[in-house]
Amino acid sequence: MKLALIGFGQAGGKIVDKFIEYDRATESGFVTGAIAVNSASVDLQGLEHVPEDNQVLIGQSRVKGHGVGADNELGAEIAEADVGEIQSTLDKIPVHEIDAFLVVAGMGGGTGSGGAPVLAKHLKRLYTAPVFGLGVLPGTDEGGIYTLNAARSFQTFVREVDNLLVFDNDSWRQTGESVGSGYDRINEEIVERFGMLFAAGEVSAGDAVGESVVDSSEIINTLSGGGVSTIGYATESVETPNAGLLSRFLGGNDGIDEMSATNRITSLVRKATLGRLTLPCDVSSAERALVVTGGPPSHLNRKGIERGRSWLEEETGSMEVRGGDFPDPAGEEVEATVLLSGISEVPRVKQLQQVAIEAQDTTAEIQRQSQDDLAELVDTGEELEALF
Ligand SMILES: Nc1nc2c(ncn2[C@@H]2O[C@H](COP(=O)(O)OP(=O)(O)OP(=O)(O)O)[C@@H](O)[C@H]2O)c(=O)[nH]1
Repeated sequence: MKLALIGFGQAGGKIVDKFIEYDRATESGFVTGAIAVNSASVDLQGLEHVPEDNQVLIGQSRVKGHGVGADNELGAEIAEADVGEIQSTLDKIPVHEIDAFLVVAGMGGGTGSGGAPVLAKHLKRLYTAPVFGLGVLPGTDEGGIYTLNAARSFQTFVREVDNLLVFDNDSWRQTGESVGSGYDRINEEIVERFGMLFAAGEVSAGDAVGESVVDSSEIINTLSGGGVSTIGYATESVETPNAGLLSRFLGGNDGIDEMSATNRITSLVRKATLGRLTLPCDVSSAERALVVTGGPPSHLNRKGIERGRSWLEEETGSMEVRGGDFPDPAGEEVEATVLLSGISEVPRVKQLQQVAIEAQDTTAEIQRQSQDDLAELVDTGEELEALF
């Protein structure tokens, strides 16, 4: 699936940087072009793979390259004001070749959470290609302002994109990890999951097992229809026997037992679905799904994908479950990625919204209280009136 990636804010930029690295290392070719947008110049300087020419510093007249300090409204305003500048940078990448846009942002800060929905709206007005979002939810320990921003951004981002893929930092943090190394590890997890999905859409039909090739239209069809998506992933190392020699002795599929390959795929699909999702949810609330199995061709088979697919049909109660393979002749693992789209039972989002509603009530109460306190502070019972 050919993508134009746009990283908005610090988290967005870093994740896009990692996608480029992954795309090159795996020779997948799903990154057709990438840009990074930020209001803080120091964040752009930290990027290693997004070319300098493709980096846009917005809001210079208002924040002078220092960032918006988690002010989500200011983030949206400067994105609105400088959308022309972002567009000029986008014009440098061949957008006519892409299957979709992917706008990536952390939803707890100001620049990405405010700006990403503004840009998504602009792209949808201008282009016919679908516009997808990849939104990262903050950890619950990051504090009220981050939760409030994420609750706001979630509402607008999901409305402006054709589908919002979500990753929840809170479900993925580990105790005792520093913030920096924690994000590095989390970003690897993000890129591994979403990268495999996007890369799968780039395999040519000739490389697929049977007719079960995944192409970009299947990914797009699973995502289109709107709403929110989550991804599950599971992997298992396998031995790749010397194909020529062993197959002559054992006959057939490089000597790999068909039945155990089928069983492995089926259980990997279950593990991916029932294990840790990028955004935990009730699987039965998904409207559509896609199963992709990857690995050495000798370890993939049609029957395994079919079994995994029909199991997922039962789990989700959906008739719209697609499946396909992603052969990797040099691979040493069999992988399963499950995309659940149009999910509605998501406890974390409910919790986020609840906290935001309570925070709004508390903020209003605090504002009332501090106005009263200030009035009391300056009220001297007319004793100082004579001085003025
Ligand atoms: N997964 C992941 N999340 C990150 C990373 N950096 C920040 N975050 C998350 O993203 C949220 C937003 O942070 P930033 O991306 O730094 O914010 P910003 O969009 O640049 O906005 P401002 O800093 O307020 O101008 C944070 O609350 C974190 O939850 C990262 O490298 N990886």
